[in-house]
Amino acid sequence: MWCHKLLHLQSSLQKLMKRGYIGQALHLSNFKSLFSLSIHWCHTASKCVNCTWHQHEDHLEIQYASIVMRFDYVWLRDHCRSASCYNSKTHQRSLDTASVDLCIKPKTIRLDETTLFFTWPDGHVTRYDLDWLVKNSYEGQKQKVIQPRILWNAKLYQQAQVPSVDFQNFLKTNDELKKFLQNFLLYGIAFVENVPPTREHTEKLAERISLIRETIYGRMWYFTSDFSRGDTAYTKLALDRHTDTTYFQEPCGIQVFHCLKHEGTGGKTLLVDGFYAAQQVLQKAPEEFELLSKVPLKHEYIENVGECHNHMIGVGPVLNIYPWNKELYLIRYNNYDRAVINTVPYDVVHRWYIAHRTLTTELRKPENELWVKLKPGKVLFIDNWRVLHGRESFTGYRQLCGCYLTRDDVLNTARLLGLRA
Ligand SMILES: C[N+](C)(C)CCCC[C@H](N)C(=O)O
Ligand SMILES: O=C(O)CCC(=O)C(=O)O
Ligand SMILES: [Fe+2]
Repeated sequence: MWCHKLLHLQSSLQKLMKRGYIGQALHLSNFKSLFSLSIHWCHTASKCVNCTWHQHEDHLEIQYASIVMRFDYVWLRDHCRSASCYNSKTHQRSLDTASVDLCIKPKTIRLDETTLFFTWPDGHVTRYDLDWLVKNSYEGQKQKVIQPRILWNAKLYQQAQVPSVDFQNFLKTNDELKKFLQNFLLYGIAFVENVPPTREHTEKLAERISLIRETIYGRMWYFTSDFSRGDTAYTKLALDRHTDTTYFQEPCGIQVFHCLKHEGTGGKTLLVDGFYAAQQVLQKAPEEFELLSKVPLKHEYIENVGECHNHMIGVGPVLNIYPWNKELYLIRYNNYDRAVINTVPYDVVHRWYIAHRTLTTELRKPENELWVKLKPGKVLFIDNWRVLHGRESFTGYRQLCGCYLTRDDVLNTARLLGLRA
């Protein structure tokens, strides 16, 4: 029994040393105190109706309801919600984290109903409600998605019969704005109808949701096939599916399109749910999904036309996922603007091309393509972090206006309306 404990203690110490928590010069006296504490802790386990905890050398293990959570001791001290450590009005930390001993451990732990009380060596008391811990633990977060979504192909989207919202209602009522944002968050696209076909009304509409993100293309842009800028968008050519501004370190979050005029043929808009396609890749070839989420790529925009001189570079993988729950949050896909690949060796490059081909095959499946003809009055919002857009070639005079929105501010509006975002 003792022998077993000692071995356990030794390996824990080694772990701590490896992680740099214990300095190289570990004096015998320190060792002794750590030794005695650890032995004591291994025997400390308290029980209540449905909560058990166990003090390990380097973390606290709590079992509550059906979840096992592990907390670092510094974390437990750092997140103290007491009045001297945390301002509950501003939700800001007052505690100076750097003043916390990295080897800190609670002197005592006590449970009262559903509140855990920690007394620290200096006498300070921290209390946590068990449900707060569940909600805020890594183990709790790992099982949750940040953004619930409905992934779609053309048929699924059409069957969902997502209603468009009306411009006047949208401006007047928060309910309508909320309905719009809910659909936008779920599907990554949304339409507003009966918008007067002017740049001013489009701007007003955009400002109801968010701050407009000004870029090298201006605040509100207004474009025809006049070659005024050094990009194929300003031609009559077809454009394959892509996301915009992949060459920004943070690609624009939302794109707004309003076709103000089109006298001619063609010019339909193509929409493809990039997350649906990525999901297919994950199911069919998980290692390819992983590669697409790991290999960093550069995208670049070089422009020297008239007065416009720009050179933009953005770096990031095609698929961006949250590491703790593997949730996809951003797809960066633009074969036109992808720059030279020089961030990985040749063998990885080849595997990347295979993975890129698998994704492209999914993105190009006709059943995944949603085609819409934009008409004056009908404004389209696209989640540029999720849904790819493209267009058919066209003839005649076609005038499009629109803007980009700041993603943070769209999500801000959504959260203020009570939506999960
Ligand atoms: C929308 N607007 C016409 C302003 C810009 C077009 C940018 C096109 C660029 N190739 C990209 O994908 O980022
Ligand atoms: O002309 C269109 O419909 C869209 C062109 C495009 O991809 C863009 O402006 O980002
Ligand atoms: Fe585009």
